[in-house]
Amino acid sequence: MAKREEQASSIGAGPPQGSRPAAVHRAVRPRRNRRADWARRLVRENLLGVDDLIWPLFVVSGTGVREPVASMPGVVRHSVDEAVKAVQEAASLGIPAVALFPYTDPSLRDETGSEALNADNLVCRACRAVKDRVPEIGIVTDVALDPYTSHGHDGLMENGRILNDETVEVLVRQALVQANAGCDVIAPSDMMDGRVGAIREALEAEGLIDTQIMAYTAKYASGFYGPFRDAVGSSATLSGDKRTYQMDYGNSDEAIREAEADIAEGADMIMVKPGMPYLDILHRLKQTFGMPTYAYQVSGEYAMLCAAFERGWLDRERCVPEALTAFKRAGADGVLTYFAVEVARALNDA
Ligand SMILES: NCc1[nH]cc(CCC(=O)O)c1CC(=O)O
Ligand SMILES: [Mg+2]
Repeated sequence: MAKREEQASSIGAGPPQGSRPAAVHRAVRPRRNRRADWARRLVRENLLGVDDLIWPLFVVSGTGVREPVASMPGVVRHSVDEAVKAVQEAASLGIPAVALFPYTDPSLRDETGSEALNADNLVCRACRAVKDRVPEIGIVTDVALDPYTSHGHDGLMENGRILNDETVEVLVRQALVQANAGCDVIAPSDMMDGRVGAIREALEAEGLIDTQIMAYTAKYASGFYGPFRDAVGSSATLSGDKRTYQMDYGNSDEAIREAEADIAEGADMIMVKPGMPYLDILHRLKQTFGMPTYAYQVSGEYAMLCAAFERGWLDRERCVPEALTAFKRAGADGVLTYFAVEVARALNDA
């Protein structure tokens, strides 16, 4: 390039070309590929598609209920009948899967989260209804006790400690209850050690060999879950924080070790959560393991974007796809996002 410029300048004064500096010959002009829309499309490396979306959906008891979640504008808790309608729309837009989260009535919450094992609990009723009416869509359900415990923690508590192995036994039973209700993908979000292996073992023993496990592999103790805890009613109950089981946000190598364990224990897919503040973790896990890898753009990320949209500080149509494409670029095979339906509509219209 230096040589070319030298040559160019030795040519000397040519005919004047307007205000254009005449003698600059650049071999490398990255802007050539950005010049036109067709060219940008042709060289684009990562593309967000409807197939990348998993839609998290909140379920509540009753019928005909669509109850707004204050800290998540546009998100509602659906009664099972309304959830079925919403999932029908998601399926018609081409969204491959939904993740169902129950808001459990406070009267059903107890010290051990026993409602989690009720084969007729809200999330199981939702699974059966959705499977029955919208069989073509995949159903993901969370395995963890926090929607069911009076203390709001994901596991059994004794003297302020979250018990690991005792909790795993309960999670295994919870997973079987959900798989028998028609859930396709069990998603343990509890971060107990050894739960993926124990759940896999039990599924195999029960002949549920096709049930997939999407492990919340690198789930960080995060402030970004606040609005979700409002949505499922666990922020009112949660005592303390989850730092003795969810990961410390200063750590990255630890995510590799977590992923190694989950994959060895039988996870079919792994997940990083939250999303945008952890793109580096997502990238490392995808590069290292080459597993189907997902990002969860969590409630706090949704809330913060929506707050800026509401104030007119950010443009929704531009920022939502940009934020979601970042996950693809970092290596995600898909994203759990509360924006799934609006993005799918936009992608279908494009
Ligand atoms: N184990 C429960 C669970 N499953 C998914 C989320 C968060 C999702 C979100 O913030 O959107 C949480 C909250 C938590 O661990 O406290
Ligand atoms: Mg683990």
